Amino acid sequence: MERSRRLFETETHGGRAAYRLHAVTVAAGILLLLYYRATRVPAAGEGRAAWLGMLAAELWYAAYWVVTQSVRWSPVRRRPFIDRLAARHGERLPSVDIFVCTADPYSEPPSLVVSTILSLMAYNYPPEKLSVYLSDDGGSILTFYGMWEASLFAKHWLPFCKRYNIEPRSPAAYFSQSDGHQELCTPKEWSLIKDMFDEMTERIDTAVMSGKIPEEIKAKHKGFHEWNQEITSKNHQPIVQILIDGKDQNAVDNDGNVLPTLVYMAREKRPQHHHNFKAGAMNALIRVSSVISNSPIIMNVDCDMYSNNNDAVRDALCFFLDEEMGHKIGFVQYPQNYNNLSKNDIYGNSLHVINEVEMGGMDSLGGPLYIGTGCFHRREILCGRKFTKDYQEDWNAGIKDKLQESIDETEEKAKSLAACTYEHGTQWGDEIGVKYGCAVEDVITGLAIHCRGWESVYNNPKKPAFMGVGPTTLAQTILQHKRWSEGNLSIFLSKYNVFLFGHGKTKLRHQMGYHIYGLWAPNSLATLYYVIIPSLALLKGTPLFPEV
Ligand SMILES: O=c1ccn([C@@H]2O[C@H](COP(=O)(O)OP(=O)(O)O[C@H]3O[C@H](CO)[C@@H](O)[C@H](O)[C@H]3O)[C@@H](O)[C@H]2O)c(=O)[nH]1
Ligand SMILES: [Mn+2]
Repeated sequence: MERSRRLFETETHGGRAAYRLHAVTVAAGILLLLYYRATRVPAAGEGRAAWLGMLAAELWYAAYWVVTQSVRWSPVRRRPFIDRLAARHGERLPSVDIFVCTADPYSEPPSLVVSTILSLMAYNYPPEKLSVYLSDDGGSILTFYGMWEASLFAKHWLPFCKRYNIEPRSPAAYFSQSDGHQELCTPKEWSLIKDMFDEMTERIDTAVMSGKIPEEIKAKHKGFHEWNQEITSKNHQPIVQILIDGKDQNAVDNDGNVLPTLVYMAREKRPQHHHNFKAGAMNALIRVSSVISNSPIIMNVDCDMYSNNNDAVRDALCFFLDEEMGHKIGFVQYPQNYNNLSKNDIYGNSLHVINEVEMGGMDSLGGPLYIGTGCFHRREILCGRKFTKDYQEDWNAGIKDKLQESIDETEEKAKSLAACTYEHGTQWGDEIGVKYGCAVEDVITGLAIHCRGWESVYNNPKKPAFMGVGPTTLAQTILQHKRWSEGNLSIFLSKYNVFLFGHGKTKLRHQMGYHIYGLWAPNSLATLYYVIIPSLALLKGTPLFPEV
């Protein structure tokens, strides 16, 4: 009985019939409009060019509308059951590597990164099976300092989180939400930990402001010696520092519990070598982690996205470990939620349509896109494995026992994997790992995974699993949308155009779903035409719409 119960459930959205009826009426409206446009073309000299332009814009809209219907026709919602996971697997769960990317200590302050890191270390998951890696593309001693502080504060923070089962486990988010309430612990304990956190944040912020780390602190960890006067963010040797070695018996928190592994990495940067931005960082992390923990599951988040739900790892595993479907699932994607949106969200940054409708729609067709953050991958699949029916993942994979080699030896090995030249003449960035050469490297990587035969799953729980920092001003919004729409358009125009690249490998409707984003940018041309030309025609007295 217990066996037959799935680890997750797939629900259809309510109101499907009503939506379809609505879509049919819209389709009828569109056809009537096109009919009107096509049969009443004015004579030359009476606004014919403008009229034909309107026809072209409306044809474009009609086609784009059809494309969007692919995902709107049958969206689904998934619901994982962690109680069933617990009943079936107990704590015999796979190990998980968590990758966090940061790029600049000034636009992404180390104190923000530290809170994200702490929230991830505090997952409700066996700590000996959890390893958190930070990639610092800024190659900054200030970020390293923040990580070192985090490794010390974790000894207080993790027991506190677990003892009182608090949420969210990002200390910054937690203390900003709970204003001194203490139903759980004594006010004294609460203030103690809050003061400790505030003092740490202040030390980190002061260091960032002055740009210097006090000498007495530098003496406390060998890692600080990696930096000298010559090092810049664009020119430095590879740096890998294992701040907490989870396999070390002495790496315990204040309650004596094992701590998760914590690693800082700044891959080598040289001016003459292209670094491929975040994709390059992700690939370096895949290699570096392979000699430290080598977990079969890899999760990745941006450094501004803290964990808001300490069961998110277990939720994701419900999909991978499901007996019926798990072996087909390449990755599990969570939505991108922001915690800093203004009240009325005037620039639409809540991504409501994408998060609530389109991703669930893609899920019913073969899987959501990989959007670069809040995503769980299987290491082997991210590294290029093709789907085969008999594929059995070894969930016990990973480096469990303390290796014979010392921490220094492991670090040296890891550094060689983070060198600039390591990828030369290899398939990294192409067939292996995250793909290079695209502004939305994640989308193209996810597409390649789908085309290798894997599905993906979208998990959008009521309580968001991750919270990030979204754009709040018009300028930031435009910048982000430009990056996304340009990136997706470049996929459309490249050999990765989903209709060509995905032909015969994914469903036609799934391909159409990808094109919603691929055609996002050119949509603006029809819109521009539609807002400018009718107004000009009105001034000139040329009718473009029926008289009422
Ligand atoms: O050279 C770089 C540049 C960026 N990053 C990191 O990449 C992440 C995303 O960069 P950001 O500038 O914040 O871009 P966003 O537009 O906010 O990113 C969204 O869009 C990207 C492209 O689709 C995805 O990769 C991201 O996960 C998604 O959050 C951040 O953590 C950065 O620190 C690096 O590690 N190295
Ligand atoms: Mn961002």
